[in-house]
Amino acid sequence: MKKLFIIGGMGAGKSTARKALVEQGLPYVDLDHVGHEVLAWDTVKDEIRETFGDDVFGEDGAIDRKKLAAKAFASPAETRKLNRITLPRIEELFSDRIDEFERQGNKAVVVEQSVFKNRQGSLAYCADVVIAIIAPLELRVERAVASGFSEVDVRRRIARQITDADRIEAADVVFSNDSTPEVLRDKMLNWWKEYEKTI
Ligand SMILES: CC(C)(COP(=O)(O)OP(=O)(O)OC[C@H]1O[C@@H](n2cnc3c(N)ncnc32)[C@H](O)[C@@H]1O)[C@@H](O)C(=O)NCCC(=O)NCCS
Ligand SMILES: Nc1ncnc2c1ncn2[C@@H]1O[C@H](COP(=O)(O)OP(=O)(O)OP(=O)(O)O)[C@@H](O)[C@H]1O
Repeated sequence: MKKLFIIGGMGAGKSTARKALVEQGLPYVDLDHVGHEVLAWDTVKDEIRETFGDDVFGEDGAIDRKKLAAKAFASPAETRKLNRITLPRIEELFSDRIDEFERQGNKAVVVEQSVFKNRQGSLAYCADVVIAIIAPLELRVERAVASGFSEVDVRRRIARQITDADRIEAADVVFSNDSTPEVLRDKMLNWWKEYEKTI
């Protein structure tokens, strides 16, 4: 089963690109969503409480993601603390999801990874194809703000991520999302039409 990773900075258009392939019948894993799932694990909640305090929890006892983001993206050191807690668990759940898709006999799966560091990293080592979605920084900030994040929060998160130059270096395929979502969709579909013939 081919693992097609879609990487890109915040607001670049990864989800938009992923949807084009999912429309073609491919299953997918969004690692941001997997990250949300592990935040409900008791072990993760305990470590988050120890590291970031009681005030990142809501009245219902669940982690308040907005409050956690305000603390965890305040400095690179704080982000590293968050990643140390979440990434090993994300990897575990990701591995289970991939095994399940493989058992079902899928020929390919799409993996949307926002926090991509390099291809040797624990999550992306198994990628058959890495597709980078790139877009100018200000456009990305504008889109992420329009989708509901504050500008300060978006700029902090982007500052904790690798650059588009790094993504281009790591990727097999690069698509620029500086036009409309429909243009990006067409680029993805044209690529898939050709790639599908090879698998
Ligand atoms: C801090 C949390 C609670 C904020 O939740 P929230 O709902 O506000 O954001 P969401 O998870 O939807 O992420 C939105 C975007 O933020 C950026 N982002 C998220 N986590 C990180 C991180 N650790 N480093 C840099 N950018 C990040 C990405 O661009 C992502 O697409 C959450 O992002 C989290 O637990 N992050 C750590 C787990 C992780 O690394 N997830 C990504 C796996 S690839
Ligand atoms: N070409 C485009 N023109 C205008 N808006 C766009 C374009 N591409 C994506 N968007 C919008 O910008 C926002 C971010 O796009 P998308 O969710 O696909 O990016 P992402 O890389 O998955 O972001 P995140 O890192 O926040 O998960 C969405 O609201 C989306 O509808």
